[in-house]
Amino acid sequence: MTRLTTLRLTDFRSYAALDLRIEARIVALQGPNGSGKTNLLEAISLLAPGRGLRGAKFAELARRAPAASGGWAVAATLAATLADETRRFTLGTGIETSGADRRKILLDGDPVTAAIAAANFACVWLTPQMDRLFTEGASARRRFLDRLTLALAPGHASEVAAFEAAAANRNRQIEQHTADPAWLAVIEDSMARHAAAITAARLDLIARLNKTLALGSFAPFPAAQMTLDCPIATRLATEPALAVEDWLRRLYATNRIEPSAPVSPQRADLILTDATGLAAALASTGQQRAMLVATILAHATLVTTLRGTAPVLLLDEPFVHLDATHRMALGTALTRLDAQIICTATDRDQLTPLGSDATILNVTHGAIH
Ligand SMILES: Nc1ncnc2c1ncn2[C@@H]1O[C@H](COP(=O)(O)OP(=O)(O)OP(=O)(O)O)[C@@H](O)[C@H]1O
Repeated sequence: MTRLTTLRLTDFRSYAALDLRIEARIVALQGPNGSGKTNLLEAISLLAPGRGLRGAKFAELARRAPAASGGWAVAATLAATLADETRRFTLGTGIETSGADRRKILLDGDPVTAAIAAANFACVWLTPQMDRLFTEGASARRRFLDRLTLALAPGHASEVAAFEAAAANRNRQIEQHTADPAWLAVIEDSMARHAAAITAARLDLIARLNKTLALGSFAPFPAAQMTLDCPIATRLATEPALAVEDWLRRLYATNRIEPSAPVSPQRADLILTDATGLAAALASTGQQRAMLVATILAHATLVTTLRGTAPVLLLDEPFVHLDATHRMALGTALTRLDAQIICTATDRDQLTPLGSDATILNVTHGAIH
């Protein structure tokens, strides 16, 4: 299991300075609305590649206060136990000035790539905003899928970033009419390779996760199933990856009028259904939440089996929208899971399903007791 043991925040959202020791496997942050519970989960989510649990711009994360520096920092010590051996390390991230929109991730004090950061720390989250995951645009669903994929394939974030950079470069050149066909072909080759790799990693995660979900180990949470709606995925089901890359290269080369790529992994959509085939988009809020809970519980089990350590689960008000049966079942599942769980609740009685297994920390504006 990989777990955080300390967390230090500097000028991060509502926290001027926080130095928190985390002893427990299950930590519940309890406090009133606006006290800073989600801010803390967000800080932890930024130790992994990406824009974190709210998808915020990095400059927005800096504490807004007259004496604040304009930058922010999150630093953690972690302990990863694999086969009875524990490795301790530090991860840190932040920006120094308010104008910066790039951040570094430091592993034991040294800058590392997104892939190395992801190989050392993975987290998955469930937030109240995700109750709209299946009624809003596909990009949030892709981000959810990519977060799950990243826990299995640490290079996935770099593949997505490389595809997006190449696609943006191609768009720019086509829009400005400055494109040299040979140079465009080089960019399109890169796009084709990254598009196939991104889709293959997503499909691999989905296939493995569907098998784990089908076991129904987390009943009454449904044995949900995932599908990737994407023409690249359809091709990969019947053709080797190299043939799919060739198809994409040809497609991109013959569609240089419209700037945006005609077939892109960044247009794919994730479809989630329950065991009866009911699509999450048509299910009630509670049913959708139950499908997502089933998904992340199965995912934690799968990643533990394959990588030896589960992602840290960041659960913002996880018991809301669930009926009593599902609340108790979630509490039981979390107490049995081989993963660190950091969750939030506005009221102590919401934490009853966790029994005595959770350490409750009280959050008041910018401080934790
Ligand atoms: N950049 C910032 N600088 C200073 N304060 C901020 C910043 N961003 C957010 N806040 C403050 O943080 C608080 C919100 O914290 P957070 O979202 O963590 O609350 P919460 O405890 O999760 O609340 P709820 O129970 O309502 O979800 C708000 O009071 C907001 O004004």
